[in-house]
Amino acid sequence: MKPESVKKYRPYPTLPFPQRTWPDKRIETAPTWCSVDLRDGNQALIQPMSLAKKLEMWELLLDIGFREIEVGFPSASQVEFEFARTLIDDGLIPPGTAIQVLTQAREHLIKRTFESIRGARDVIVHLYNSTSTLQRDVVFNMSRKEIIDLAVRGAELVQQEAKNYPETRFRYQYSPESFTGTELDFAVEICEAVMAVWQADEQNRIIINLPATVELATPNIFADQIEWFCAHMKQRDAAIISVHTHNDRGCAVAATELALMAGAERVEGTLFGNGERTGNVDIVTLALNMFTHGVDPQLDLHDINRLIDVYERVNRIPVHLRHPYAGELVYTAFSGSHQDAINKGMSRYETASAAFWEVPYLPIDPSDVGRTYESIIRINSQSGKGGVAYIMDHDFGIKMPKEMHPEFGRIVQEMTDREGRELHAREINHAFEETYLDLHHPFDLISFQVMKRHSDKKEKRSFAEVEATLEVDGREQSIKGTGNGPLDAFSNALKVLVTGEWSLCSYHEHALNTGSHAKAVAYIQVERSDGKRFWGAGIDTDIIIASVKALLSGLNRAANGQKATVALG
Ligand SMILES: CC(=O)SCCNC(=O)CCNC(=O)[C@H](O)C(C)(C)COP(=O)(O)OP(=O)(O)OC[C@H]1O[C@@H](n2cnc3c(N)ncnc32)[C@H](O)[C@@H]1OP(=O)(O)O
Ligand SMILES: CC(C)C(=O)C(=O)O
Repeated sequence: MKPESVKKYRPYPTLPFPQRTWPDKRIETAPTWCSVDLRDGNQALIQPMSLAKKLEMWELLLDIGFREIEVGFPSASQVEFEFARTLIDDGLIPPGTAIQVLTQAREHLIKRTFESIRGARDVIVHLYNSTSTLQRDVVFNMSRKEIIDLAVRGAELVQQEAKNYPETRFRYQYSPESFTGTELDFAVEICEAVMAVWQADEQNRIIINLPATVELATPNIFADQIEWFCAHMKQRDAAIISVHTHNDRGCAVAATELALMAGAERVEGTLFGNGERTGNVDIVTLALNMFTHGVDPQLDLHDINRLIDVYERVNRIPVHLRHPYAGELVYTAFSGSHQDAINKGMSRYETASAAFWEVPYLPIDPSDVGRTYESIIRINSQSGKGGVAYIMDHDFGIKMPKEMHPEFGRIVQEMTDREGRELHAREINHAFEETYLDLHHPFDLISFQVMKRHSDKKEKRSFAEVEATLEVDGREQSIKGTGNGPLDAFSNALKVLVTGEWSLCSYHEHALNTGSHAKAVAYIQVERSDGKRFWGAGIDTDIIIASVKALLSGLNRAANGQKATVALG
């Protein structure tokens, strides 16, 4: 911005209201939701929705569970009019769902609006006019009284028209548009005047929709305005207080949450916050914020990918990669310390059958919105061993022992540095196979057999004799050995072939339940005479052979592709 231009702006007035109670309140139940995707969302699109697109969005909104849906501004255009007619004529409005239609307080628009809804069961007629100080002056050039007269006249016309449609159950909604730029006492006065025309009472509650048409102040001020308004109305019980926030300062979700704490009972908004300028409040975020505090939002968002798909196609606007709960990257961690904590948190959550979701860096279980765990951890140069271990475990069932993580983590880190890009899970698995499983030099196992095996529990003794054929440095050789188990026997037999000193430091195994045949994986760490340690791994349907392969893998790595006698000696 131009620094000197700051003088063009002034602070938003504060609202002295020490009686406010909202800061101590919590959101404990879902509000009534009203989707305005088909109206406020649609009117802000570069290319407004066609009839077909409106119908696609309509179906999605119904599936999500909206029971109040603003279907458009039917007097504004032919598509808007036809859409309302199609919903009614084709019987597409399920019982229990109300369509809402928006109109200005102008006679011809009101009449046309009513024509659009003839035959509907349940309709909310939404009348608005701007009440802000600025628009009274600039747009209407009218006094407060004249603006009230305009609203009252509109309300009367709505009421008269409704009489011509006895088959319909009507509810009425009034919005003092640009409420956040309106003096509060005037907002109360004009809403009460409209409520009086519509004979509001506890049985006939009027929806008073207080819009932050433009978000002008911090969310606490909006909450104060809502509580002030509720406290100063004469007939609070005759109104349903609704809010309709926009996101000009980026705080629409916060403002709406505080407004709910301040007494609002109904929320108008859109999926992912489409709408005029910076958008309307994002209902998906609001609902999932509630959900992650244990409050049922009464909307079904279990398949967030479908929402994104329809939203992007119909609106031709992409959902941002970092959009709360929905963005492609929000269930993904690239950085090492985050991956490590997620990996540990997920393992704990899965094994401890915890009552509450608690995984570091993940405020929601991705599977609750239809996301899979696979994409949680992604690997680039910022990643660490924990993330690599997570991928190997969750994508391929390889649960490397913790002591093995640094070694394989370093191997992957070298790859990411070399490639300078994100690595796919399959590339990491390929690196694991190349590093540990596909090593055939200097030792390549041709056959292995356990000849004898005996164990005596009483004397706590066991014995095994094995025979194996290996290709060593290109030459086939047979070996025999004995030991206290098959692996020990094989390890002893191998000593004939390997002249250098080496020892076996660590052994782990587990079942590998991927693919159609159950397999086992074994991990073995060997130490060379110079003190260097190397992990090996082997996979086989037979756990003994898996361990034999793991030992050879470790020795092949220790030999570093050179002659066994040279490298290990
Ligand atoms: C905050 C919101 O999102 S409100 C919803 C806004 N949505 C839309 O505007 C989308 C649909 N709108 C349209 O298609 C058109 O604007 C229409 C059909 C509604 C009206 O079209 P037109 O009459 O041709 O033009 P336009 O909108 O410029 O009319 C402005 C006139 O309406 C008056 N007006 C504006 N809002 C209202 C209102 N709520 N009630 C009564 N009069 C109003 C203005 O003062 C102005 O009067 P003037 O001609 O005496 O100066
Ligand atoms: C019609 C009103 C509710 C509106 O869309 C707004 O103020 O943003």
